Amino acid sequence: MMTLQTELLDAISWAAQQGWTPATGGNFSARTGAGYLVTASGRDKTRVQADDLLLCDLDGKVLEGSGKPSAESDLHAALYRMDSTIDCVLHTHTVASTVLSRRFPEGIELSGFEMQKALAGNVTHDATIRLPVVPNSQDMQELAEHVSSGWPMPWGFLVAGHGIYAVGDSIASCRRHLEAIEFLLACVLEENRWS
Ligand SMILES: CSCCC(=O)C(=O)COP(=O)(O)O
Ligand SMILES: [Zn+2]
Repeated sequence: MMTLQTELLDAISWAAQQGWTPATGGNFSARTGAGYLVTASGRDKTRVQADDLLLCDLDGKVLEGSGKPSAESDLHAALYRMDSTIDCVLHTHTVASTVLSRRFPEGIELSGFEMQKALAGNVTHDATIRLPVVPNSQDMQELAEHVSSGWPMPWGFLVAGHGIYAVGDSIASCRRHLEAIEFLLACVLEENRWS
């Protein structure tokens, strides 16, 4: 059986192999009994190993591991504090999420896509749902306030000009949300090229 650490490392390698973590972009975490495991800052996500993960408490304080936690670790901490059902947070930098979050700062409407059913709580393509977009900030407290004012966001959100934050109640469901969001955004980006 996979440990939480192995499962998180596997999810990071998978995301990196998709090309979703260019130039060390992206950060990744999973809740543990003591707090959460999170990637260290500035690491090449195509080569992560066990010592690239730090254990933090829910205030973002490092309990175990060396190096600095992700620059966005305090946002991960805020998400775990905000919603006890979140057990995993996966953040990527992709072209579709970066471009569309700048183009549609009020949120991205999705309608008629079968893939919407991969997002928890959706059972049909025949519905209009919205992926929230929050303004970017280098201040994680400010970013967390933007997110909390729009909560609940059951699959995650985009940060404008920055990327995707997917959430889930397990690493597997978070991976599914991340992959579905990225697929849906790629479709919207393609449609916008034709209109
Ligand atoms: C190199 S992209 C800018 C920082 C960022 O947005 C990111 O996701 C990676 O930061 P970290 O400190 O987690 O490596
Ligand atoms: Zn980032």
